Amino acid sequence: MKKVELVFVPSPGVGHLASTLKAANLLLGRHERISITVFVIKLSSDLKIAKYIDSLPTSDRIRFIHLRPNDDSNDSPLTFIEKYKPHIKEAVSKLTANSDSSLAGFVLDMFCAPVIDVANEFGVPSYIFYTSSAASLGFWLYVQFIHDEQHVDLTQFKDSNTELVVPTSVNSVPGRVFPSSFFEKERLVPLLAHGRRFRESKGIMVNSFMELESHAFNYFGHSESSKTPPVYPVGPILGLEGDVVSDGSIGDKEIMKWLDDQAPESVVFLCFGSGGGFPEDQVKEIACALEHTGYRFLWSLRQLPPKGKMGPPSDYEDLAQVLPTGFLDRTDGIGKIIGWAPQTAILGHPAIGGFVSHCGWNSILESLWFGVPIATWPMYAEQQFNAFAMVIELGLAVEIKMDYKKDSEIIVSAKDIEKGIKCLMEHDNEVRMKVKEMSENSRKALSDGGSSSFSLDRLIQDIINNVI
Ligand SMILES: O=c1ccn([C@@H]2O[C@H](COP(=O)(O)OP(=O)(O)O[C@H]3O[C@H](CO)[C@@H](O)[C@H](O)[C@H]3O)[C@@H](O)[C@H]2O)c(=O)[nH]1
Repeated sequence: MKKVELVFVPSPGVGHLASTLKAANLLLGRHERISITVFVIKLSSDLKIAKYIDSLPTSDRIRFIHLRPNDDSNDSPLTFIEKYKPHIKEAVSKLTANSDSSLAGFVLDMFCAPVIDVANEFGVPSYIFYTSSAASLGFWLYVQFIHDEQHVDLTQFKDSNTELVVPTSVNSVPGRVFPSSFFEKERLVPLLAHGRRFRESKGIMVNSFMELESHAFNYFGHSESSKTPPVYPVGPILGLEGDVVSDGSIGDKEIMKWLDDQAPESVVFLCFGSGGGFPEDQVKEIACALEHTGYRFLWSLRQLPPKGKMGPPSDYEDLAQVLPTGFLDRTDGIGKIIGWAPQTAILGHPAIGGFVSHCGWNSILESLWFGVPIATWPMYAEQQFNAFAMVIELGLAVEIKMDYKKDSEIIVSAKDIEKGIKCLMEHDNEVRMKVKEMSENSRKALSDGGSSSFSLDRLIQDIINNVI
């Protein structure tokens, strides 16, 4: 039987790249006729990811084509892909000319949706790989719909409690948890354009699962009302063995050894994703809160790039410069401050009792997988919306903040942080029980007979049918 070739185009950020590559491997593992070519884009601004990309193993069924790096310093994640389209087209032409397999389609990261144009030129369908929640996909599509069809002015929702009834959310969504990009003209235009492109795809794979987001998935299931292509829950897809871009270094081993010495569920873990960082005043408030709670803590504390500069946060050279005087001595043995964290290994350690998180979707899936409750502290992108979903819609998290925005001048007080952490670390509270239940569901979803497993088989059948 003829082989079936898929082209994958992930976005370069770790929150997108790792799960997309995992999704590729998942498809390979489920059907022996599929082989995959992945186009990888290495951003020179993120050395960790560049190293991770270099370490990706190829096989006769998955190979990586490195796209020529462009000057990425000022690129927006929403528009960067445009300039790669000609390279992708050229490479796919070569690929199809020299291959005995049939091109069955493109699988495009949500921010790479414009590559649908290239797939169209080859006459094959595109699928979107959506790396966040089904509810946020529903929100995005709905906002695009009311903007285009009903000419709704979105600025009325900016930083407000004005609520929007969104069919994929149970509760109406307050403006203050909308992704702020919806209020910035230069970002709104590509966001809306992406939403329109999603509708052109043959299917949308979502890194989530039915038991977690039944309301949103059920809505999508009634395609007449939602006018979207089929939406496939295929998650949770996690970079578990990866610790995705951690390197098993001595530092990582030391962290795990420190955790081994702590009592079960006694440590609060703080980590804010690939782009998280705080101004110094805020760092001090967090430190004071941690000291006051008396809980043991493991804190991934990273430094924002200097004002006006883009790029990922970096490790502090001298922590004492940024922390309150004497903090490191007073908390010696009680807490540990680290840079980039081996996050999944940490969340999987029995000593972790709670997770203060920026609510990136991968972090949410990882914490649910390990049954660790979250206290929400979103920063940017759709994280405020995710925090709202976790606290209000699903009852799976407690709130420190739901509407914090990274670039705002707002400082969250030590008192509020302390209150949130205490609530998070309470034993046997309702949220913790619900998280443990959801953990079991998340482990079942991709196992044999599980909801995502079933949905993945439907998707694969659809892909295979493309070449029959
Ligand atoms: O110190 C760290 C920080 C992060 N991670 C890992 O990096 C990934 C981070 O992903 P995520 O939690 O989703 O956060 P972001 O990197 O911020 O992800 C981007 O992509 C997500 C998926 O679309 C969105 O939900 C976010 O808003 C967006 O910022 C996770 O696997 C973490 O385990 C580490 O291992 N160590």
